[in-house]
Amino acid sequence: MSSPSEIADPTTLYQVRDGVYAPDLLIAAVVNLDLFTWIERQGPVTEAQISAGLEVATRPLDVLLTYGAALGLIERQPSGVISLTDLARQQLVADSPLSLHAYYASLAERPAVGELTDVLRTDRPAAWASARTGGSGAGWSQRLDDVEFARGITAAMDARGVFLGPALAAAVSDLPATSILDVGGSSGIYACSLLAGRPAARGTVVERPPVDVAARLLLAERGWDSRVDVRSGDIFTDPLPQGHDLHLYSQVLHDWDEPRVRHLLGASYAALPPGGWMVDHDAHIDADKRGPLANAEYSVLLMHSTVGKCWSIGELALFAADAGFENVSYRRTVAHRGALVAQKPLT
Ligand SMILES: C[S@@+](CC[C@H](N)C(=O)[O-])C[C@H]1O[C@@H](n2cnc3c(N)ncnc32)[C@H](O)[C@@H]1O
Repeated sequence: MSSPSEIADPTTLYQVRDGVYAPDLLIAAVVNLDLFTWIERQGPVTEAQISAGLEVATRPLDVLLTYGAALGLIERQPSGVISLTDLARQQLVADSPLSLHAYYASLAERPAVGELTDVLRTDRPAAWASARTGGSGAGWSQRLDDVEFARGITAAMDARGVFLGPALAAAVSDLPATSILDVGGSSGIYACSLLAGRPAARGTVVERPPVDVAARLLLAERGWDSRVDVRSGDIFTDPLPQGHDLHLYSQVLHDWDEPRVRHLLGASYAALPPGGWMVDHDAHIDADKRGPLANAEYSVLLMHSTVGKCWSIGELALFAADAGFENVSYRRTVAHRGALVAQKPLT
C-alpha cells in the first residue's frame, strides 16, 4: 500500500459513482414534475405547499430541493421558503424564451428518470442499481439476504474504506476509546482503522447475516480477528452490546428513515457508558441544506434505492441531542465525508 502522501486524490471517483442518479432526478423534476414552472407561477412557496401541490413525498422532495439548491437553481431560505434563482427562472421554466425544457425532455425516457419519478410520488425505494430482479425482493435491504449479493456489497464497502478509514481515524484520534463497536460495520475496515492507532483497544463489528460471515472472513484474512470480533444480529431488533466506549456508525444512518435513525441513536445511548462517544461517519449535507453538491448528488442515489438520504449535520445534531447526547462537534475528513461526534454525559 502506498503511503497517504503518495495516494492520488480519488475524490472525483467517489463523486462520479455516488452521484450516478443525480442528473436523472433533475430531468424528472424539469420534465415530469415541471417543478420550476410550477414554482415560478406560485411565487415563493413552502416545502409543504410544493409537496401538496405537486403530490411529491416529503423525503424525496427534501432531497430534490437540496440538490436544486446545490446546483444554484433553488433559493432555500432558513425560514423554509423556496424560490427560484435567475438561472432556473431563465433556463428551466417551460415558457421562458431561454428554456431548456425541451432539451431535458429529450432524455426523459431514461429508465432511471421513471424510477425517480415513482420515488418522488410514492416514497417507495426502487430496485438497487435499477436491477431487473423483479418482485418484492428487489430492495437493497432484502437483497442483502442473498449470499452473493452480500459478498459483492461487502467488497464494495470495503474498497471505499481503504481510503476513507485512515482519514476517519485521524479525525477522531483524540477520542480516548478503549473498545469500539462498529455498528453495521461490514468488513470492519473502519474499526480496524480506528484500532490501528490504539494498540491496547479492541473492537466488535455488529452485522446481520450473511454479511457477518463475509466480515469474519475478511478480518481473519487481514489478521485482525484477534482484536476484532463479529457479533451476528439485527441492529433494529436486538439491543446493542454493552461494554464499548465508542459506537461508530459509518455510512449506515443514510440507509434509514428518521424513526430508525432515532432508534439507533437511542440504542447507542442506552448501551454506552457515561462519557462514551457516538461517531457518525458519512457524506453529510450542510446544516443549511444547500450543499455540498457531491453529497446532494449522493443523497439522490440513497433516495432512489433506500428509505434514507444523506442526513444534514443539523438534523443529526438534533436527533443526537434528543437521544440525550451532548458535546456535538463536526470534523471534516476526505472525499466530502466527515464525522459527527457526540458524547453521552458523564453524569
Ligand atoms: C451502507 S453499509 C455501510 C457499511 C460500512 N459501515 C461502511 O461504512 O462502508 C450498511 C451496513 O449495514 C448493515 N445492516 C443493514 N441492516 C442491518 C441490520 N438490520 N442489522 C445489522 N446490520 C445491518 C449491512 O449489512 C451493511 O453492511
